[in-house]
Amino acid sequence: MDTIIQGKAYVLGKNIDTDQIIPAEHLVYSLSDPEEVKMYGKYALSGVPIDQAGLPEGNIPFVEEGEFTSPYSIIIAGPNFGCGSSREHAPFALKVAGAKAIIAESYARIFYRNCVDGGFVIPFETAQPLNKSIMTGDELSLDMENNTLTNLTQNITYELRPLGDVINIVQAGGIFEYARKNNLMASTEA
Ligand SMILES: CC(C)[C@@](O)(CC(=O)O)C(=O)O
Repeated sequence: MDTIIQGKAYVLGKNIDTDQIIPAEHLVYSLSDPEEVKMYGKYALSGVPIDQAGLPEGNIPFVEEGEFTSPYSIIIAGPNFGCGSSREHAPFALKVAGAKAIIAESYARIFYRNCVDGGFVIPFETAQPLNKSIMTGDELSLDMENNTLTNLTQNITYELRPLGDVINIVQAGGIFEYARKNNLMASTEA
């Protein structure tokens, strides 16, 4: 697995709940039909009030009207990201839209585990309120090996909290892949 994640920042505030990430009205699409799966990307973060979508300016949708994927691959947020419900559709929608990682001050526990176990997006933690200094559209480089985030646009580097034990699951691509790789469950291969 590549240990460097590079891409544009998409900045959000605090308490981003699962209904802002993927509104309940969009939980109707199949999770396996490729044509319907695309709709999760189209509506990812569509529940964020537009004036808080893409800080500091706001009014920057994560996915443009008519598009199915986002130009932003690293989400920067305040505390309590993913609060509200246990829907796995939330981290799944972010993955389908093209997000690779989230860097938040803290997470709702179920959302955090859904990110890791599903192999959807990698949830990093930061002790600093990065959403007060990083701007939507800044070019970022996240180094998983050294737990650093470099804002290439502003030429600043930040320390991130190490992923800890979950890094093995993340690097395996999710809990089932991890279990298979470690002979913890019967492989589906014949
Ligand atoms: C069942 C689902 C729609 C759920 O009610 C589940 C939950 O609340 O965790 C949700 O809002 O994600």
